[in-house]
Amino acid sequence: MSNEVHAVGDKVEPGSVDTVLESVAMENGVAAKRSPVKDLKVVFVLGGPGSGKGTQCAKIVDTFGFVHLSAGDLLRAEINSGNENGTMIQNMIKEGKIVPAEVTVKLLEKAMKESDNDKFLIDGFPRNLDNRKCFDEVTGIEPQFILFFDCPEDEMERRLLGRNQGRVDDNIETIRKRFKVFIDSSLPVVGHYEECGKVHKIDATKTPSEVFESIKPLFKHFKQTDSEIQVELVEAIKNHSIRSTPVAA
Ligand SMILES: Nc1ncnc2c1ncn2[C@@H]1O[C@H](COP(=O)(O)OP(=O)(O)OP(=O)(O)O)[C@@H](O)[C@H]1O
Ligand SMILES: Nc1ccn([C@H]2C[C@H](O)[C@@H](COP(=O)(O)O)O2)c(=O)n1
Repeated sequence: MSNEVHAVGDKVEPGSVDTVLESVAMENGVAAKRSPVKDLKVVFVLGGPGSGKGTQCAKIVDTFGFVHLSAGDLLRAEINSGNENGTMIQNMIKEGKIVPAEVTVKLLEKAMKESDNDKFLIDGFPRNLDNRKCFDEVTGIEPQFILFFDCPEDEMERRLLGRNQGRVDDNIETIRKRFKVFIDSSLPVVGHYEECGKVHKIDATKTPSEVFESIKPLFKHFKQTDSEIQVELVEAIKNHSIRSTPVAA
């Protein structure tokens, strides 16, 4: 991650993560230390409900050092936090509907802003064209590519009914609504990115390990080389953020 330091007042894109960081910095009377927005690497992870997005994201995080941001998890956390939007979000999720883009984008932007990482897997987003437009307007971030998990409905239904995580939307009535929303609202987003040549379609019907094997080549490019890791360590030591501790004999 770049540690470029910007003085308050440097030119930044309006409405971007940079702007938010800048204002936080100004509130605290310090110059913001952050990467320019264009340096953030974002991969959108799409696919029907139960296609295995979360399962694969966990593997990508472990192997390639991304931060996993699940839009659904962020919305569920918002319900549990008791914030003002909680009831509205809960009702929409129960109905399998898509929460207004401004709400979800705000949560994603906050999570990216609070992270030290610069590589994000954004899972279950953009769920519709409005999500996509709002994210673009607020952050200005163009995704590296889109990982699209392709899975037939009967297999997704079987997986969701067996998930057993106590989710209010993993019941047959809501699952059917979610499938319809996926076809009507989410597939057009995949279509948009297909036109841009950014979609990697993955056969999600195989075992989790086999699916991961087919994804790996797409992420090799993001793996830090040993020399990059060394440079970061030297920088960290120089900045006194890591202290050398004598090893006990
Ligand atoms: N390749 C696979 N084969 C069989 N079962 C799988 C596979 N991948 C995931 N599962 C199981 O299917 C269920 C749904 O997986 P997961 O939560 O990863 O899907 P998801 O796409 O993130 O779903 P949602 O969009 O509803 O959050 C889980 O119980 C998971 O263990
Ligand atoms: N961009 C998003 C993502 C999710 N939601 C809502 C509606 C979904 O049915 C629910 C669960 O999401 P999942 O965990 O299955 O990805 O959360 C939304 O409104 N907008």
